[in-house]
Amino acid sequence: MKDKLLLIWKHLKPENLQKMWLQSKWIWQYGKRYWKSMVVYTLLGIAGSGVSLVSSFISKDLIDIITGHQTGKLLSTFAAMIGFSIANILFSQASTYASTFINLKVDSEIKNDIFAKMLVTDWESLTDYHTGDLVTRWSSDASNISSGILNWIPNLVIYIFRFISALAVVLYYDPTFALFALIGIPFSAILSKPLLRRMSNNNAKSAAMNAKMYGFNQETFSNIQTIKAFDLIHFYIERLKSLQKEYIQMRMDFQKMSMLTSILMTLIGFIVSYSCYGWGIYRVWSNAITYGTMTMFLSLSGTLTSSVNSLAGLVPSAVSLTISAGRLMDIVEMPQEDYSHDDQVIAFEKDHRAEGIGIAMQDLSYSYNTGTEVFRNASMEAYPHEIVALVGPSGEGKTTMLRLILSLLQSSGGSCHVCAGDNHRTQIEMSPSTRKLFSYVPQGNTMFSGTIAENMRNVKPDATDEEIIHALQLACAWDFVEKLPDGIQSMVKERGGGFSEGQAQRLSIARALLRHSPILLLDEATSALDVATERKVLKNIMQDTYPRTCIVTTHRPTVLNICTRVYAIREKKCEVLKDEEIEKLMGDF
Ligand SMILES: Nc1ncnc2c1ncn2[C@@H]1O[C@H](COP(=O)(O)OP(=O)(O)OP(=O)(O)O)[C@@H](O)[C@H]1O
Repeated sequence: MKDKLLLIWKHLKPENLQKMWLQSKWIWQYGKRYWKSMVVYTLLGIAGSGVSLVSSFISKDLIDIITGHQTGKLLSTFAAMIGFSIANILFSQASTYASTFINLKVDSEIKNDIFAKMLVTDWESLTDYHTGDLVTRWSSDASNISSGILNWIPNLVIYIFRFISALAVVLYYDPTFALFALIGIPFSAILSKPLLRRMSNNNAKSAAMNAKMYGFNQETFSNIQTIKAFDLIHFYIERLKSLQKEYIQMRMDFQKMSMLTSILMTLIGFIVSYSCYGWGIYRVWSNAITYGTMTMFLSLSGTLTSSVNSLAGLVPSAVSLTISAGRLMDIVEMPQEDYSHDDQVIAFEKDHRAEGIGIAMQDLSYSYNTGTEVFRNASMEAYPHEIVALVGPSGEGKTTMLRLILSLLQSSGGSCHVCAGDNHRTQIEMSPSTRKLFSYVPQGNTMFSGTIAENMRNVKPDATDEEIIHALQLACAWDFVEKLPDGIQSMVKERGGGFSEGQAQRLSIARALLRHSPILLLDEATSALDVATERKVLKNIMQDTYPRTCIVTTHRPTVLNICTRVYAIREKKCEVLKDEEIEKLMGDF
């Protein structure tokens, strides 16, 4: 006996149960907000079940009146039956309408909530996941949770109500009949166990597979140019085929199991209904019940069987829900960014905007989660009206420094501040809240689809056409925009399509300038420009009356002599380059 108990305990795996318990609690945190919707949904379902139960009674009376077993008014009973049948239809449609509305509303709310949580999740932790995986978790898993929250508990109540009410009526008229009607339960219970296990595996596999497919499609469509250039079309078509094959195999494996279960369930259903039918005929033949009662029994036996099957179906759906909850918890329970200093930063910007704001990084150290150490006791500073360059060989840490300045990454030692005032002594520690002081032009194309003006107004919705044109002029983009037939209303395709790399870079810089942030970060943002234009853009930026602090990372030393200070990243530190070193770099280029 002890061995058996141990075996069961091992099979249940306490850590799995504990995980499911935590996931259920997490779902409930969401679910309890929607208790009113759940009550409405439950009441509609119970009312529907009540109406169909009364319909069974009326139908019994009608048959008994026709067969002469009962006296009563045929027409009024017939009218009542029609009335209840119509009520049945109306209840079921009202319930479907209400549940569709509630479902859509709750689905949107939960998705909004999870979307917002994902966006404030620590950036480095989030980059461990493929974007395809993130989108699948956000769309499919969140939908699963929202429909589960709305349906699971109400359905549990509705099915139990349906089962108990039908059982009560059958027990009242004929307890033996109840025995026949419930004969299938133990068989269903035995069958549901392997199905449950399979279902749980299948859910996890299917979610992972969907994420893989989504990621593949997304990457393919956003890299069509590279695929064509490397003549990889055939290779990619084959890769899709192999993914689809894997997907079909997985679905068919599950389908086989479903088919087998469905055949067995149907056979059990046959046994139950024929047993009920036989017993009903026997009872009518022995004059124990009327034809009407027999018809009612048969209809109620269907209700009992379907309620039991539906109740059994709630178990796999609970498993699927907890799996989705687990996948979302992986994301939303990662460290979240702290925006608690927003008000302080807004006040700081208001006080110091006119004189300008700089940055001071002292003795900072940083290693990525992967263990790559990029900085050890590195220091750098940049102040208003300065243009500060960060140079260094590829992979030395220029972008990492900008990520640290933006608090996308947190340094493990040292201090990072934005500063203003006399001798830069008024300081605020850098945090996600200080990001609002920056405009960042990252590497690569960052334009969105839409008109040039729309792209510009993304960062400053109330910008006038004149302001947009001024920003374009500073970024040396007005020269080509002015020549376009539609000017600033010209369309930009996804990721800057329709413009050259250098033009798209200038549009991105113009957008950043339009925002009028105190600090501008340009990460190789002028790399596609010719040297003369690159110098002109940077000079324009600094000659602008706005007291901007500008930090640029660059591989090209051609602009270094217009920079206030040049830092070279060497041996995990930032070293200020002397004029001779800058001259030498420019000479060697
Ligand atoms: N998300 C990341 N996770 C782990 N390591 C990273 C990550 N991003 C960069 N690194 C590593 O950190 C180091 C610095 O990278 P970084 O991108 O800052 O260099 P960079 O100087 O900007 O290079 P480039 O000039 O080529 O843009 C490199 O060794 C790189 O492999």
